[in-house]
Amino acid sequence: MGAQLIDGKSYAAAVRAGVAQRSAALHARTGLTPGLAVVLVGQDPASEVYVRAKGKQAVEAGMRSFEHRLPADTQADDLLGLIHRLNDDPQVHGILVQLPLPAHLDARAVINAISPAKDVDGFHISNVGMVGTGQDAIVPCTPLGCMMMLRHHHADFRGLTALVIGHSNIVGKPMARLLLNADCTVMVAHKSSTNIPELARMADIVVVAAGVPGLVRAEWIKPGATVIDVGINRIQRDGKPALVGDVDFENVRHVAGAITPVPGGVGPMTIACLLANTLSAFCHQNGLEDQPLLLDEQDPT
Ligand SMILES: Nc1nc2c(c(=O)[nH]1)N[C@@H](CN(C=O)c1ccc(C(=O)N[C@@H](CCC(=O)O)C(=O)O)cc1)CN2
Ligand SMILES: [Mg+2]
Repeated sequence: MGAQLIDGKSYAAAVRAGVAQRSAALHARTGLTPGLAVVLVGQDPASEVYVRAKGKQAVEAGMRSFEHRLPADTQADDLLGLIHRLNDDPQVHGILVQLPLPAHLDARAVINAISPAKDVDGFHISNVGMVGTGQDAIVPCTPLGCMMMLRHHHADFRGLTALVIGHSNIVGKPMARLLLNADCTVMVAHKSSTNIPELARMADIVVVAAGVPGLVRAEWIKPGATVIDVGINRIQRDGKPALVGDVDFENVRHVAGAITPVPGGVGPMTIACLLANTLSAFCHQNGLEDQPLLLDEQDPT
């Protein structure tokens, strides 16, 4: 029996439709419009695609989109100056700086210059700390999307064991914290771990964000486990460019209970959750009630 395919594309469409509907209803009631500012430094081709998609999807969801494209040699003071102006701009409710930044810029300093209330990526140290201590805060978009999809398959995480492979600040660490906040038993492995197959065999849930094509193999997977593939790797296959994840999808799908494809799994949820975070930030900044969309990440502990 094959695994159930977790269709992130249609899930993301449902999240976007919910955001658009609430955004329109709030606009009708208050006359206010949520605004998202996206800052891109340099011309990384993948970042160009993501930034364009963020602007387009924000407008489709009834938001204002402010795109700021800066040259690759932008100096820190100029970038920080822009962020301070966006922090002070009442039309802007969400701010993000597309990553990666050129090497001469200190990404931590840049992210921490964003007002925590407008940090719709959830990367600011204040939001990270709040999520880490189980407080309601802005949650990073990719792990939030993963949690939304996981909740569809697991109503209750108590008694389940998860393995998160990868410990980046964008995905692995927040993912592990969200699962832990939901009382899941969580293991985190990374490039220095020597026993990943053994850990994976114990896991009811495997989330992988390692950037290694086909890393997770069928023999590692507990039959029936849920496998979430965050990897986006551009490779050459049979002489043609292909986009693949960190999971050996064709083999793992015969063992897993549910699995996300690449493309069309986690990726589309990232931007959908960005829109949800922007709407949420807009509500908080205007004293409007913020209803959970499909997932309430609040944790009472
Ligand atoms: N400031 C941020 N920078 C980056 C983030 C982020 O959340 N905030 N995440 C990634 C890039 N990213 C959004 O920014 C992103 C990645 C992938 C997708 C996506 O839809 N992927 C598709 C495939 C698209 C393709 O062909 O490349 C899929 O998986 O189906 C959306 C957004 C790093 N930087
Ligand atoms: Mg909440």
